[in-house]
Amino acid sequence: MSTLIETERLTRILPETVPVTLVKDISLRIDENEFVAITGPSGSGKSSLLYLLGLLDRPTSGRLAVTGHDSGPMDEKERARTRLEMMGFVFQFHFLLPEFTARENVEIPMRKLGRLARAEMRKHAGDLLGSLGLGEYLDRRPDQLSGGQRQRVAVARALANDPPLILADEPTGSLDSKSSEQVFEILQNLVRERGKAVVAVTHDLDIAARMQRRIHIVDGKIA
Ligand SMILES: Nc1ncnc2c1ncn2[C@@H]1O[C@H](COP(=O)(O)OP(=O)(O)OP(=O)(O)O)[C@@H](O)[C@H]1O
Repeated sequence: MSTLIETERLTRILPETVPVTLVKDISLRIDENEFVAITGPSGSGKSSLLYLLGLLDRPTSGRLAVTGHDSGPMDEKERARTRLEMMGFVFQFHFLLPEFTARENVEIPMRKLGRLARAEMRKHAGDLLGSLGLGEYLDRRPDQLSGGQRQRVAVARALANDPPLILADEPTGSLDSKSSEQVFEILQNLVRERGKAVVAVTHDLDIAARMQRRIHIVDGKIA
């Protein structure tokens, strides 16, 4: 089992007049094909930790390596490239581009990576959406989809470049219970059937209990 992310005493402090510690001394490892919950009280630093793991924020101190490559010396371009190749993101709110169709939204990460020809991107986006039960909705814009459908488009977008790791911040947080269960099962299947690693922030302990491992954060630290 190879390691996707390893951190050593990861710390993030905001340089305010009174400094705010978001994350303190977090050492952890995320391996391939793991299904990990990040739990903890509101304001404990779960999202801040996820942003650090996803190279969306930089630590104040400590080390974070992605597949053995230290992220410390990476410039913005390398960080962006690593994100595109290694990670897919799903947030509580879908952040789909409103003027684009479902399929076009899923094509965006592929365009950024630039590995596929246009027709291939289009086909791959359609296939991914189809595999998530959205084959009939390829040409709908986000405002023509339900909340659960939009979140599934966001999952398809996260999978667009076939990254080994999906990072999700309260992915079911804004959904009704039926859509929430559907999205949870999709994430579970990514681990079981597609060999992905999924790390999801959740305040829902029932959901966390159904994942393989739980990282519990209190006051920015692993409890
Ligand atoms: N830019 C900022 N300036 C000041 N404080 C911040 C900033 N960003 C986050 N915080 C504070 O840092 C703490 C950690 O925030 P974070 O969003 O990581 O927590 P969380 O566990 O994800 O919370 P929730 O479950 O409520 O989403 C919180 O107390 C938050 O208010």
